[in-house]
Amino acid sequence: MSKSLRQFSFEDVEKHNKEGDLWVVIDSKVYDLSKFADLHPGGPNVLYAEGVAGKDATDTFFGLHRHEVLLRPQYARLQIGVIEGQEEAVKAPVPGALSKVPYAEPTWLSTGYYTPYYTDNHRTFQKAVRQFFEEVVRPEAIRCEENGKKISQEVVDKMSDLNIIAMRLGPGRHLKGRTLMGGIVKPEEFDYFHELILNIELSRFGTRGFVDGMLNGAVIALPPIWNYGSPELQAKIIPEVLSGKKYIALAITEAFAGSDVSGLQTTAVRDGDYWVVTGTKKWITNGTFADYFTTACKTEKGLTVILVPRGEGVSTKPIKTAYSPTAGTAYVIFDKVRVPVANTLGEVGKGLSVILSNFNHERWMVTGCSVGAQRVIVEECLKWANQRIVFGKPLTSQAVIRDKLGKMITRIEACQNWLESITHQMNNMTYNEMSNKLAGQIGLLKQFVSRCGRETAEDATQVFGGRALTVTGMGKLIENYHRTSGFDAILAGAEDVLGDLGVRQAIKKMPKGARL
Ligand code: HEM
Repeated sequence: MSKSLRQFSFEDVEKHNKEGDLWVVIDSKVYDLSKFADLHPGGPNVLYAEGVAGKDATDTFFGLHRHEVLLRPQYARLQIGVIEGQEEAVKAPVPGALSKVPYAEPTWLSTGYYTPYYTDNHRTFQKAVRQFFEEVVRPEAIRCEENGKKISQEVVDKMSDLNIIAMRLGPGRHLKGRTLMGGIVKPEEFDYFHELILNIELSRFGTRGFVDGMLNGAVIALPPIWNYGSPELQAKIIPEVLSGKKYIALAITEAFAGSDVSGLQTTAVRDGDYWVVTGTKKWITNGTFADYFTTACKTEKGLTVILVPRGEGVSTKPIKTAYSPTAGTAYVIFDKVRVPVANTLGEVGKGLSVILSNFNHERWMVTGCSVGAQRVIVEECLKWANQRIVFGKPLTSQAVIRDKLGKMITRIEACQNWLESITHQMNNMTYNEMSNKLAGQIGLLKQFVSRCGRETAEDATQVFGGRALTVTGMGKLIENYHRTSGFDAILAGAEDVLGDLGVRQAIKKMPKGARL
């Protein structure tokens, strides 16, 4: 390490400016690139250019690379010293730290601003969650997003040690007796703002497929079991899933029917103490690795939800989507699967209410994830527009770019503020009140957030140009977001259908005597 602390002057560096003897300065650090030049992914020639070889190439470097390049161990060791009297301006990110870039954090986390919703406990919780996600989950997210594999058991185990899977299902009796986030929040104090923090924090890595791969299946498929399953079924399935030992998926959608749930074709026919389930399901998140499927079936008496364990007659095939296979998106085939009648969730023929019972929570969860991802894009654009030099000036000197930034900021602030307002309502309402008063609002919110997300993805792509089209490099988060932001407009209910739901609910509630 003492080697890296050697002090040089610019005159010292300047002498090393040719092939075989090449030094450059980046952000006060001196790098010896003599041997690396031929291995440089951008080619050797660019490094021998005037203004680079033997010079301070800081601005040039940051116009072409993310800072993280310098932090990778194989490149960090190219540093041989520092320029005397200078200090680095770009610091390595500290896991858990808040960004100082304006609008990179929600108002409640920005220095000098106030909040009516969040307490000190939420702050402590947020800090611990971000630190854990950045230290433990981010490396896994990046690995899985690339190789398409499912989240490793090791990371799942670490998440369940902190009871993250349980907390992602929201406040409720399933948290009773659990130590949440190492004891930071008591189960009875855990509220929807804690859950919102989790949803926002887990979607900050620019790895959209992994967000769903992070056991989103449990968030949507387990509630029907604790709300409608028999005590025996609950006692077996809930601990297995919340401890991350077994995986579960919600199997409603088919190629035949999506938002029109009544058109489903998977059937369940009674045979003594068993259902015989036959049919197919499509786009089933976590389906490729799920052990259980909370499945909507047509029966003689109408729609019925049945928990189908993976076993004889159940097969799953991965579906290629625009996001990573790490989400486990599956085509599921049920071929005369025999399932005990005891696995019925709710009453036979009342499946629609079982399905609908969790929709509000799922849609609210998707908006939180979308807001988390969208805000990171705003930060990326602000940083890039500030550091990118065009025509000798920063990109921010262009009015058209400032206009795009203004619109992005407006959208993310509007999304977050409406989301927090609804979250506050959820914290103060009973389940029935929420169903009655918030279904329409959440539908409209989700439509608004996902539309904003796509507009921001488009604007960000224009700001980053060609860099937004490559999976690696400076615009990699923009590329991922642009490719996947449309998912938020479809998952948990298509955006147009949800917007319409919101309006229909409002019309239903119009006072009889309302006249101009
Ligand atoms: C410590 C010094 C450097 C290291 C470790 C390094 C490393 C890399 C890496 C890993 C890439 C692949 C793209 C990425 O991951 O972002 C890259 C691309 C590139 N580098 Fe460097 N680089 C260094 C210095 C420089 C300098 C001083 C220049 C000055 C011109 C330069 C010019 C380029 C160019 C033009 C590309 C291609 C960019 C693109 O495809 O968008 N590099 N470099």
